[in-house]
Amino acid sequence: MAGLSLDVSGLSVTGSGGRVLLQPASFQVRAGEAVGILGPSGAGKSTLLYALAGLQPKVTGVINWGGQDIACLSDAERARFRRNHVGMVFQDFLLFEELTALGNAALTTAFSPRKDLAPIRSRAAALLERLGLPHSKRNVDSFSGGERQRVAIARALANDPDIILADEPTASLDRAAADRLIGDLITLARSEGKTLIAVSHDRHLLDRMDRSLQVADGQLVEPSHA
Ligand SMILES: Nc1ncnc2c1ncn2[C@@H]1O[C@H](COP(=O)(O)OP(=O)(O)OP(=O)(O)O)[C@@H](O)[C@H]1O
Repeated sequence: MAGLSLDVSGLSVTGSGGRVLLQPASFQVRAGEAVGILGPSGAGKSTLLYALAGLQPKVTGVINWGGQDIACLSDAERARFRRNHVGMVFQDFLLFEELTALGNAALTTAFSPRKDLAPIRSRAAALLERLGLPHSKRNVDSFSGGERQRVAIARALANDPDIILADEPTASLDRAAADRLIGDLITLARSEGKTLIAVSHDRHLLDRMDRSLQVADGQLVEPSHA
């Protein structure tokens, strides 16, 4: 699947106790564009990313992905949207330790209502191979940080999503592993025309994106062009 465009208008997010986590923000992302989100710690970057995934409970405004405003969907409809269109790469991987790389990368098959799950499994296996992870019966609990992160990327892409949302994908990696990961992620996203939005502090990653959005103190500030 190719990427989806994004049109965000007046998006704000409230947290527990009514605290405003994100002031009304408006911006657009073209289908297939690679956009970074940067800003100081605690600024609201992950809050924004999770809102774009439909994972923030208290949002107002419009989050229009390819013509569909997910902010006004029910929880079940949003979950279906995510299943069909979004691949998430979480900061702390969220892998299942007792599963192999393939078990994790093809995890979506465990939740998919689709009857024909073989294509997802074979795409997951092909992605792992492309990402240089040897076919292994080892569980991921013995994998290095870089290997775990590559499994997380294969999992995010296994269902052939239109959109990849990544939260600090290089945070726990050393420079060499981070650079390899950045290359893998961006090459995969670009070669398949997917829309990629990644929160990061990593200048090397942000420099490879088409442009970046900056968040400061719960506000989207003037976008900076990379
Ligand atoms: N549900 C919530 N209720 C109240 N406050 C929250 C909630 N979720 C996050 N916060 C607070 O909102 C602020 C922004 O959090 P967020 O995780 O978006 O920051 P960030 O820019 O991604 O930071 P970092 O770079 O450190 O990961 C933080 O002060 C955080 O503690």
